[in-house]
Amino acid sequence: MPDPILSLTQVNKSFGPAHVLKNVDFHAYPGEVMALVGDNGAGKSTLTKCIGGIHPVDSGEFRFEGRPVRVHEPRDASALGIEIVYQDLALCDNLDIVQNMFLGREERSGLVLDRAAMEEKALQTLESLSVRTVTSVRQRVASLSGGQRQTVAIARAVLWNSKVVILDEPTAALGVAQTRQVLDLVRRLADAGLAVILISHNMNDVLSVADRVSVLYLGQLAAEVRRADIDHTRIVELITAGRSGDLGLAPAETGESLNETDDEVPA
Ligand SMILES: Nc1ncnc2c1ncn2[C@@H]1O[C@H](COP(=O)(O)OP(=O)(O)OP(=O)(O)O)[C@@H](O)[C@H]1O
Repeated sequence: MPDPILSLTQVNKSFGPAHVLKNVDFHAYPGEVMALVGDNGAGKSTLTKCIGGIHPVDSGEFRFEGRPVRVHEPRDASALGIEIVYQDLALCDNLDIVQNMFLGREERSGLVLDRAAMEEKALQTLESLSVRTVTSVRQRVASLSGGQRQTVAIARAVLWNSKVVILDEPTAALGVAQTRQVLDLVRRLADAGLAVILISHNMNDVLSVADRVSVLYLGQLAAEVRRADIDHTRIVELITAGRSGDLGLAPAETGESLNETDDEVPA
């Protein structure tokens, strides 16, 4: 089993009085897809924003490639090779694929933009990911399908020698065929050695592409398990109840009564 490239231990994060992440442990492994699942409000976005430096954690340890690191702002995360692809993709419709992939990090030759070098790198990146769905990198993003847009956003994230890529619901707006293409791309990212963190509410996606699954329940880690050791029913139980058989939180942590017959016991 590989060592985790990213390792968060006993992480806490509050917003005012709301204790959103409670002693969460989280890992991501090179060459693997870690699915991060949980019900609405479980804390998935907050956790990934902590990893991406958007929300500094209140307490807990953050290790990268085995070393303790401080990630207090997005550029700390970028410097480590952590990239996040948000659901809205943050693409500019009026620009073409190359311009979008290099937006804010353009290559220059002297004072002039080096369009040829950027185009070459964009093509190489798409080729390295075996992307066949994008025919020309000069195409405007406005003319791309949902799957192609997702592909461009993912390619932009891996262009910068990334080591960890976080994908927030990459198939949420896609049909069946485009979902398959994006999941195949997710698999290829991991096969290329990246650690991929996939946030998803779609259990079919999770089961088809993840190597491990991490389940958050009300801001706590309910389970981190290998895909081979879990099935659809158990993931859903962990998401909805925080427990499934021998997996998950203790009854007291899920808020359940330890003795459901308490009320019936005479004083
Ligand atoms: N900036 C913030 N200020 C206050 N509360 C916040 C903030 N961000 C998130 N929260 C709260 O933290 C909790 C977890 O939210 P988060 O968005 O991380 O959940 P999630 O698992 O990503 O949910 P979803 O699947 O709906 O996106 C929610 O109760 C949310 O209201």
